[in-house]
Amino acid sequence: MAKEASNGNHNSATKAPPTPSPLRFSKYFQSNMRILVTGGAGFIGSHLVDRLMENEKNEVIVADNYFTGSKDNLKKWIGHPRFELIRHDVTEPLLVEVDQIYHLACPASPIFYKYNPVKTIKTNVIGTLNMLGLAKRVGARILLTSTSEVYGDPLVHPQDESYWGNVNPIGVRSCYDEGKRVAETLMFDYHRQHGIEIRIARIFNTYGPRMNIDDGRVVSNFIAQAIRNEPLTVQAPGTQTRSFCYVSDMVDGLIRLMEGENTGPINIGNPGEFTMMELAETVKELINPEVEIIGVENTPDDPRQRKPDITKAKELLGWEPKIKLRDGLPLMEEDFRRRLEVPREN
Ligand SMILES: NC(=O)c1ccc[n+]([C@@H]2O[C@H](COP(=O)([O-])OP(=O)(O)OC[C@H]3O[C@@H](n4cnc5c(N)ncnc54)[C@H](O)[C@@H]3O)[C@@H](O)[C@H]2O)c1
Ligand SMILES: O=c1ccn([C@@H]2O[C@H](COP(=O)(O)OP(=O)(O)O[C@H]3OC[C@@H](O)[C@H](O)[C@H]3O)[C@@H](O)[C@H]2O)c(=O)[nH]1
Repeated sequence: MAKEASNGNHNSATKAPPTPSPLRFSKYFQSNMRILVTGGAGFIGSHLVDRLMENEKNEVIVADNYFTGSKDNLKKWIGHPRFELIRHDVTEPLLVEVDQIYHLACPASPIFYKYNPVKTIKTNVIGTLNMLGLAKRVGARILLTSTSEVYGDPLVHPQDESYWGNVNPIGVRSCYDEGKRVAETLMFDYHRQHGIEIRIARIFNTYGPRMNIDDGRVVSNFIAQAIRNEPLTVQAPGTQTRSFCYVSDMVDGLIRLMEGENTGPINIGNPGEFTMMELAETVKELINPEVEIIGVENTPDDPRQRKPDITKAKELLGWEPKIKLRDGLPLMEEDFRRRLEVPREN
C-alpha cells in the first residue's frame, strides 16, 4: 500500500526512473564501426561478412546485385539487428553513412567476367568511382580487392608488387585485368588528390566452401567433377601454374590490411605453386582415386605461371597463410558434397 502511494505521487522527488527499453542494453547500440561490404553475397565477401559480424561492435551493410552471389551465403545474418542487405548495383551511386568500405563487387570467375565484358568494365571503373565518391563524402577508409591478374601473363616470377605486369589491353580477359588496373589507378588518384584513406589487396587464386558449384574456376570444377565421378578437365597445356589460398587465410589478410597503416598494393595469396595437372592429381588422390583426368582446350591469354611474393604482407601485416592446399581441399569437399547431396562412401 505504501509503495503504491509513493508510485502514484507524481510530485515525489524520489520517483523511480522508468524502466529503460531492453534495446538500451542490446549490443546494437554499442556498435562503433559501420562497414559496407560490396559484393558481400559472393564467395570471399560472405566469409568476410562472417568474420566482421563476429565482432559485436561492428554493423555490416552488404550491397550486392546477386550476379554471381546469393542471399543464401548470408542467410545466417538476415534479420540480425547489426546486419543489412541491400540489392544494389555498384555502377549506380549509393548513399550510406559508413566508416569502412570493403569493395569486392565484381564477378571473379573468368566465365562470368567474360559473359558481359562491358558490364565487367563498368563494374570495375564506374563501380569503383562510385565507392570512392562515397568514401570521400563520408570520410570512410576503402579497401579494393584487386587481383593477381594485374600482372597478366607475368614475365617476372614470383610476382612482387613492384612488377608492372604484362597484360593484353585488347584481349578477352582485359575487361577484368585492365578494369582492375584502372580501379587501382582511381584508388591512388583519389588518395593523392582528395586524401582518401585507401587499401589495395592483390588477391591470388582463392578457394574454399561456398564457391558456386558451377563457378567455372579450376578448384571448384575439379572438386565437383571428382564428386560426380566426371573426368577432371585440365585445360592445355596443364603445365600452367597457380597458387591457391584458402578463404579463411584470405579474409584474415584483408582485415589486417584494412586495419593496418599501409595503402598497399599488397599481394595476399599462398605461395605454394602447382601446375594444373598437379592440382588434378591431388584432387584425384584426395577425393576420388577412380576419376579420369582429361586434357581439354584452353581459352586465350591464360597466364602461364603465377605465384605471389608475400614478403610485403609478412613484413607489413604480419600475415602469412596457414592452410596448405592438401588441408583446404577436404574442407571444400565436405561443403560440396553437402550441396551436391553426394555423401562420402566409406
Ligand atoms: N576468388 C579469387 O580467387 C579472387 C582472386 C583475385 C581477386 N578477387 C576479387 O575478390 C572479389 C570477390 O571475388 P569472389 O571470388 O568472392 O567472387 P564472386 O563472384 O563470388 O563474388 C563477387 C560478388 O560481387 C557481386 N557483384 C558483381 N557485380 C556487381 C555489381 N555490379 N554490383 C554489385 N554487386 C556485384 C556478385 O553478385 C557477387 O556476390 C572480386 O572483386 C574479385 O575480383 C578474387
Ligand atoms: O576446368 C578447368 C578450369 C580452369 N583450368 C585452368 O586452371 C587455371 C586457373 O583458372 P581459373 O579459371 O580458376 O582462374 P584464373 O587463375 O585463370 O583467374 C582467376 O585469377 C584470379 C582472380 O582474379 C579471378 O578469380 C580469376 O580471374 C587456368 O590455367 C585454367 O586454364 C583448368 O585446367 N580446368
